[in-house]
Amino acid sequence: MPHTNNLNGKFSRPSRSSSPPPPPADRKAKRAGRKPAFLAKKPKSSATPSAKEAAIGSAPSTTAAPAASDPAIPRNRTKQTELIRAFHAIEKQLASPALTDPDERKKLEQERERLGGLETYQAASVHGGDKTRGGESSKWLVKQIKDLKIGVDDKDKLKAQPKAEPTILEDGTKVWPKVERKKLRLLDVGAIAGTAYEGYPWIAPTSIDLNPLAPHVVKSNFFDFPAPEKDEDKFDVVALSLVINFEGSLVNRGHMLLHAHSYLTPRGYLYIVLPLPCLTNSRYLSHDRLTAILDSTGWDVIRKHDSARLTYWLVRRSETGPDGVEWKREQVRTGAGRNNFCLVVKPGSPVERGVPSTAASTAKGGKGGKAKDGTEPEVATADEE
Ligand SMILES: C[S@@+](CC[C@H](N)C(=O)[O-])C[C@H]1O[C@@H](n2cnc3c(N)ncnc32)[C@H](O)[C@@H]1O
Repeated sequence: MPHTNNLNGKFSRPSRSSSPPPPPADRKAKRAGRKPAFLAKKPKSSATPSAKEAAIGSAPSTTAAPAASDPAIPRNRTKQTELIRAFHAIEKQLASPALTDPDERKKLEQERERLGGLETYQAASVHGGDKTRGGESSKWLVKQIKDLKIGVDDKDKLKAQPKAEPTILEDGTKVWPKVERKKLRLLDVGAIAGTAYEGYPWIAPTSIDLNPLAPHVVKSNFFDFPAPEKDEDKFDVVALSLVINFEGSLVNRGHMLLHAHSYLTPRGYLYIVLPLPCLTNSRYLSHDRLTAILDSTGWDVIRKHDSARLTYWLVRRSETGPDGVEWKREQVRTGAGRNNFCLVVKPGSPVERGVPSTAASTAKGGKGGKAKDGTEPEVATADEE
């Protein structure tokens, strides 16, 4: 039976492959507050691959996408945001069921290529999240992991570890064996260039993306990435940072919440980041409704935080698990200037294939008004942190 909610904001429940550690040079650069190598300015030369070449593999595989030096990406912050919005506008129109004219579709695809293609969009997003600007959403997660001691004081893991015994030398000196501390295993979905967790040697990230911009990021759709079979290979954390809003299918957005369970340890964590207006200004989603959907899909909310532009959620697998309830698109807010961001949950339905991504809309609901095509934005811009 589908869930019914009211408009007061309260909801009741109705029915491996580990990536290698980052190169030492990049770690040093991070400590020194410099840009990671893939963002460093490179001299213009015909030998320098474009972001697109690097992404499709025609560029030398040792070099990641030179986002900051890609001539398609403006250096000016406002212009970068404009570029990202232009991509969003195109993606939204491509995703619209109203687009039936093949010529119109072709024109939009050509326009997207003219702007540099999806890879340029990603590179612009990465550049916007450049650590030197303090923009990467991994920071908040790392703070929570440290605070909650996720992965390090896991009682089951400690129990499973053999007790360390010292070797006693002839002179009576005790020599303790070096105990290898198990690294926190994190699956970073939508990792783009796989740099988000590179400064943390105690985290072993596995990075995947539909369009990776670095050789160590596995090219894979989350829905097709094999789940670990052995318990010891399961992840402590799955990160879906600015990925759910990138997914064009509303059903797949819900599936992402259900699908994440299969990668995690029994009480593993899911990290979700969304543009804040997805919850604060959407007709169909709010903090309370997302909390209820998470509860229904098997997650306990452990921590959440709103910044000026993003909303961060750290949730943990609940003891009860998903309840199999369907969540349809239902209005939670009225009024003009809202965006239409939404996610629906349809347990048991197949993953929808071939739905174009829609990273976000063209304008901020409530502020930017309507998109050029006259429609209201689906979701606020994601890449302005
Ligand atoms: C806006 S970027 C987010 C980048 C980064 N996680 C961050 O927080 O800044 C979204 C990325 O998610 C990737 N993505 C979207 N859906 C995906 C899926 N089903 N499987 C793997 N990657 C996906 C896209 O290719 C894109 O690179």
